[in-house]
Amino acid sequence: MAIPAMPSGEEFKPEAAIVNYYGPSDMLGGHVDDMEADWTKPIVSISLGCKCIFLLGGKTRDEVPTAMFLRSGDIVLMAGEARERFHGVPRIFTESDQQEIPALISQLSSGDDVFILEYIKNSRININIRQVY
Ligand SMILES: O=C(O)CCC(=O)C(=O)O
Ligand SMILES: [Fe+2]
Repeated sequence: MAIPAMPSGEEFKPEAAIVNYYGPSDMLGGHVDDMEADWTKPIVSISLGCKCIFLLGGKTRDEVPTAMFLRSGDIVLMAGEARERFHGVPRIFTESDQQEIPALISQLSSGDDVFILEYIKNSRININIRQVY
């Protein structure tokens, strides 16, 4: 059975969105998002553009993380215990890695979309939405 994203009867207030841009050699080191007042509220995290590796670790840096791919359109819900776990993005896969680009080309092939396509072939954008207070 799926575990609820937050205590029942409570409301999620989406108060802030962080936009992370990753170029070909960018990464995000392991961290826990600890600035929010109420960790029972989830973080909703949207991936666009190039595929990346996402590492989800434990509550200390000593635990070996689980590696997963995040692709364009994927949404990660960091909720419950996951809010306390270290996570990070060690690398993205760009056009030169020959990964996932055909899927992006088929979605972005008309008119001005070509400019977006040229940009996104070498970029990953992550938008994560969170309740701060
Ligand atoms: O880029 C991602 O998928 C993760 C971003 C993240 O963990 C953060 O902004 O706190
Ligand atoms: Fe994070």
